[in-house]
Amino acid sequence: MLGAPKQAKSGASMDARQLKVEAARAALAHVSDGMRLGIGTGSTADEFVRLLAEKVATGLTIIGVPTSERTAILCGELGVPLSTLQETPELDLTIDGADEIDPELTLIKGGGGALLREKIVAAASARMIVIADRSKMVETLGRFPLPIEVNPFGLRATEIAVAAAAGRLGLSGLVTLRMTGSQPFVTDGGHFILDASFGRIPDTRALSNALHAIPGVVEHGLFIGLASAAIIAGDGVQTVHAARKPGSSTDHDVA
Ligand SMILES: O=C(CO)[C@H](O)[C@H](O)COP(=O)(O)O
Repeated sequence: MLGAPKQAKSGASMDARQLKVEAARAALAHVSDGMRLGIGTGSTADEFVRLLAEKVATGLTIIGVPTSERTAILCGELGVPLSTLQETPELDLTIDGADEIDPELTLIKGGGGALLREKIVAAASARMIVIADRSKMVETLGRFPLPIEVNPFGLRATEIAVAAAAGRLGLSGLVTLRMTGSQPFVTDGGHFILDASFGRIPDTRALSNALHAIPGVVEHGLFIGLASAAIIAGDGVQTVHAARKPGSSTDHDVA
């Protein structure tokens, strides 16, 4: 169940980048002095970093933990103070983008290839706020191919196991190795990514559990039970809250 969306601003049509900026700006209102902040990856998260840097320059004191090398570089360039998750293992809030968001705030992430660190950082945070433009909202996840981070060792065996696990759940579709030019894309953790075009995923938890059971799968891009709110920019900015019972499980729990 969802909390009632709040209409915070009536909107004229804004271009795609402007929508990302609007969502990022609204998220900044949740950041306060002294916070330990997880900082996401992607073009929407980049807009958040730019706005955050302006606040830092005028006196906001936060410490950020970046979810990727890319985000760490941008933060470094703009003067956002950083720590590591090793030094700062408990975070107050993570702000990150997403590729898809369903009404329960289950997400597909990993379009930018940072899903493993993004999930580790989100799981270490008391709250996660997702920022996105309205094109990311879907009734059922799966229009966007699901990124699955895998160990390069035994890649073909893992691809076969992923397809078989999906098939047992009635899912099928192309599973392709993400490439950068002629070479496999390599994540910050030194892994590869499979993009799985399964289409509509009616039972995200079942798929999550099935993928976690495959030894070559390092992590997948389904974020279940991690986002506490989504700030969605479209015709205005809406905040959607996840109504979740305390202690309810995330995708790291076994069903
Ligand atoms: O999960 C991600 C990176 O791994 C991004 O948050 C996701 O791909 C959305 O990116 P963008 O804001 O550029 O649309």
